[in-house]
Amino acid sequence: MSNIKKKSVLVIGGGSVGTIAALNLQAGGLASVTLVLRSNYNVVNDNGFDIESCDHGILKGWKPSVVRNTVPNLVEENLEPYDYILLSTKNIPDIPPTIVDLVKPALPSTNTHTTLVLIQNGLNIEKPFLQSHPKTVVLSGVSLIGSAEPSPGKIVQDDRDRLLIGAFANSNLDTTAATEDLAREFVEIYAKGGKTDCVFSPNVLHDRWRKLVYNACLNPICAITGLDTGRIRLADGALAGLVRPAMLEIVEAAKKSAGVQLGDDVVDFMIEVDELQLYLSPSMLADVRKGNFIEFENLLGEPLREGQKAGVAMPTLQVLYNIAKAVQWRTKEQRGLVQIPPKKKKGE
Ligand SMILES: NC(=O)C1=CN([C@@H]2O[C@H](COP(=O)(O)OP(=O)(O)OC[C@H]3O[C@@H](n4cnc5c(N)ncnc54)[C@H](OP(=O)(O)O)[C@@H]3O)[C@@H](O)[C@H]2O)C=CC1
Ligand SMILES: CC(C)(CO)C(=O)C(=O)O
Repeated sequence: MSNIKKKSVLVIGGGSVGTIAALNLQAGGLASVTLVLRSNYNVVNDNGFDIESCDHGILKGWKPSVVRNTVPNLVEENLEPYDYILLSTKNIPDIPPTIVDLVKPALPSTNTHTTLVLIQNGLNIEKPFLQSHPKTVVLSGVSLIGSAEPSPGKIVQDDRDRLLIGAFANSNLDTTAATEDLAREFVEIYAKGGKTDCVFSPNVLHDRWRKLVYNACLNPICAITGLDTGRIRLADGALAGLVRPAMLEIVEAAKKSAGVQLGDDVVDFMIEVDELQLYLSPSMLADVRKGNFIEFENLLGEPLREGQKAGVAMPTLQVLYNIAKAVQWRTKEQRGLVQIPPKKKKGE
């Protein structure tokens, strides 16, 4: 596959992860990247990104081939279909637009040409596309990067980009060999620049459940308590009372619902994966601090539902889920998405 020509790649979501993905794709010279931006569009269109990256160094004014502030409409703009569409927005099915609606103008439901790549956390994220785009190859991107956008257009990547790419199972497609070839081709394009550790991984379910040991537990626990991953390890009783029980529930849910054996050491590994004194904030904590909606349904709700369906007792995850749902409601109220009855004075 070394003779591949430049591929057209549409990246939707130019935030912490999507910008570094666009940078890797463009750096290898095998892709021409169009990056769809939203709140940072004006800043980036005028001045480019200001990037501080442990993989790429310091880049001022960086831009991919094209930046735009709308998802391209293939029909109205008379555009050729992209070879790849990479989705790196937050994935929040409870807040419109859903990612299926977001991508629709660039991906007709009958598509067979474009390969969709989801570099997003969580479980069952491919399921809506199996319904809406049955013949589209959907690839899984499990990212272990640590990246943030502290202000619009400024990207700080302080942990290496490690990316596992595989193909989601899709019984509507004839062979898994062909979808795996596309996954391997994407890895080649993404890794070509030599500044990332991007590899093909055949066991998507295993990769996703393993990452959930972190994301279903530390993300909501840190987001709810306001403590980063260093402080949560120091906080009185938080590891024994919250983090460990939650992680053990995910390990059991992975085994019972998906047959995924994660091994006994995964809990300690995930607790210690971030060096304590880096005081890293998981993306859900960063979102709460910014007043953004949180990805609690895919990171927490889906593994909880799968585990409970398989008969696993998940009391810690259930409480975390209910609190996360209330946090989401708080943001909905702040954004005017829910109306509440007016406050009364006592006796009125
Ligand atoms: N950050 C990290 O270190 C890691 C994140 N992940 C996962 O990667 C995925 C992306 O996360 P991350 O990069 O951190 O998220 P960010 O919030 O940093 O970036 C998401 C970007 O998508 C944009 N976006 C959202 N909705 C739309 C829309 N409708 N149209 C156009 N643009 C849109 C956002 O714009 P706007 O600013 O306007 O909201 C933002 O620029 C998530 O699933 C996350 O869980 C995985 C590993 C590590
Ligand atoms: C754990 C981390 C930082 C990626 O490695 C992540 O997935 C997140 O912050 O949501």
